[in-house]
Amino acid sequence: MSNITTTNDNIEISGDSAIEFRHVTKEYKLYKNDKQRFRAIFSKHVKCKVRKAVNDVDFTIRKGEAVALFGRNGAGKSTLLKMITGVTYPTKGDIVVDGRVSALLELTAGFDPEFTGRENIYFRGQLMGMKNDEIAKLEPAIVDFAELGDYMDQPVRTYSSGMKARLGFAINVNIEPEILIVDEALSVGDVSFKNKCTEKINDLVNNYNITFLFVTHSTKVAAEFCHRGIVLKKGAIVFDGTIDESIAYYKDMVKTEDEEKRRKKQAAKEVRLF
Ligand SMILES: Nc1ncnc2c1ncn2[C@@H]1O[C@H](COP(=O)(O)OP(=O)(O)OP(=O)(O)O)[C@@H](O)[C@H]1O
Repeated sequence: MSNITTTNDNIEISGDSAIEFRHVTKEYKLYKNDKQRFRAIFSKHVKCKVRKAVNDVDFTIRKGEAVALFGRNGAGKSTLLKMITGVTYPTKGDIVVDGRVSALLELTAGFDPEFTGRENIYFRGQLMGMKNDEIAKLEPAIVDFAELGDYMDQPVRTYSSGMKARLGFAINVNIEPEILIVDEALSVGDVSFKNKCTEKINDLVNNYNITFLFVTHSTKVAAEFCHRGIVLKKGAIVFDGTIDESIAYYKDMVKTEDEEKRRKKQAAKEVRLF
């Protein structure tokens, strides 16, 4: 078990769980300026606003589940994923992760722009704790999947965003992950590459029992991979159920919020007129 992000080292994870969140809260401090931020390093008494990006979130994802995270901009989806991968830490609560995590959070994350695509395969693999001979065994499959041709031996800084997505995807899906985390990256790339990624992820989920966690604004894409959906609103879970139920809930939530916003705008306009 890899206890990636937890504020309590004694916490236990049940055998069939891949990810457990127990009352997890993540707060960000918003300072007025850099001077205030700097002073806060030395003093606890510097006042600032606090934003709860994730608020008392509690859930379990079992091994082999494919789960979509829905929520509007700023709902806390990326923060939640970053805590699973250990990029950021919870302010309160516990997170336990059991399995090798492969995460595609930002297209450029984990690449050195000066290294070639091939060198970056090794760079990423090493960052994930793999040995060079292990990476060498996977290299042909990664190169084949990425379909970058001669660009595989060119520096990544010369890649388009779609090419970076291909390389990132090729690495992440071919390094035999136990938990695969993808944040929106599927929205980049052409249709045939997207189809290839869809097939590969479905293969990993259906035949290799990996756990898949997916963040997207596209309910259609989510429905292609996931059987469960969790809806976040202002950092809190407001719905957790089957993919169809969660999509219906999310769409309804968005519609209601948009109508409310329109109504308020209209009311403000009318007040100004009279
Ligand atoms: N490093 C940070 N410092 C301060 N606030 C942050 C930081 N990172 C995120 N936030 C805030 O936390 C909240 C949640 O952000 P997050 O990026 O997790 O949302 P999201 O659901 O992934 O949004 P999107 O769909 O736009 O990517 C937002 O209000 C955001 O402004």
